[in-house]
Amino acid sequence: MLRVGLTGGLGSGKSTVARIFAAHGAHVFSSDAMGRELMEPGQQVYAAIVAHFGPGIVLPDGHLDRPALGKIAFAEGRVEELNAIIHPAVIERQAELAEEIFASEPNAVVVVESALILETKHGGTKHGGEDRWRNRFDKLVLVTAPEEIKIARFVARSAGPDTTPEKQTALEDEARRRLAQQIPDDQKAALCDYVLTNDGSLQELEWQVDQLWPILQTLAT
Ligand SMILES: CC(C)(COP(=O)(O)OP(=O)(O)OC[C@H]1O[C@@H](n2cnc3c(N)ncnc32)[C@H](O)[C@@H]1O)[C@@H](O)C(=O)NCCC(=O)NCCS
Ligand SMILES: Nc1ncnc2c1ncn2[C@@H]1O[C@H](COP(=O)(O)OP(=O)(O)OP(=O)(O)O)[C@@H](O)[C@H]1O
Repeated sequence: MLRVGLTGGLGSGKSTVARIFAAHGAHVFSSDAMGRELMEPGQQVYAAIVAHFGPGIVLPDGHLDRPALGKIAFAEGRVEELNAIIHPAVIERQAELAEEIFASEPNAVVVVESALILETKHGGTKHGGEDRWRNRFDKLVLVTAPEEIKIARFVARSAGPDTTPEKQTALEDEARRRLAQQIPDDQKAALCDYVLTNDGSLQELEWQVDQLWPILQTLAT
């Protein structure tokens, strides 16, 4: 078995890498997707968020208003309050699912994709130091890209067809606020086992993942 943490800043391309690993046969968990599921009405995490931030962040249809929460988190400096509710639940769920997979498939490679593996103050409770991720992962893979490319990818992904220069600027500001909550790539690279550079074509990225996959498979056996 091998527990791989796949990390990288906003827009670095880690979801793209995760998809390539999945195509090779890895079991991949997206922390963003799990966070979203746990934030659905009826979930404990949903209830805790509404209790903490108030009914103003609930849409008329009962779902959480993600842009409003994003504003509270990143523009009003309350992201750690949100992290403290969501991260423990996501990490616990990932541990449960990984255990199930390893029980039936001892040589499995489980990849957990998250922008915040090195940043989170939650999970890995055996010893709560700065390197708490070591309790959760055998290897860490980092996807890097220059900051301006990350921002451009975030804007391109988030901007709708009716975008205006003002909306583009607002999205760039949003990307910068989120990146400010993330550890810079050079510091992350020093802590990770493998670094994939995603500043070129998708084919170049795919080639790097294809090289890494057999190494991870060998480590899993
Ligand atoms: C604030 C929220 C509602 C905004 O939702 P939105 O749909 O706009 O963004 P989404 O969740 O798709 O995240 C997009 C990217 O933003 C960045 N980002 C998200 N949360 C954080 C955070 N807490 N700190 C730093 N960057 C973050 C990541 O690069 C992430 O991949 C949402 O991001 C959230 O609940 N964040 C806090 C919990 C969290 O850490 N989630 C991610 C992993 S569980
Ligand atoms: N090498 C590349 N060339 C062109 N587009 C790319 C490349 N890598 C990623 N992208 C695109 O950039 C966007 C961001 O990539 P992706 O979703 O994989 O990043 P991420 O690190 O998961 O981002 P986030 O943390 O914001 O969720 C996507 O639309 C993706 O298709």
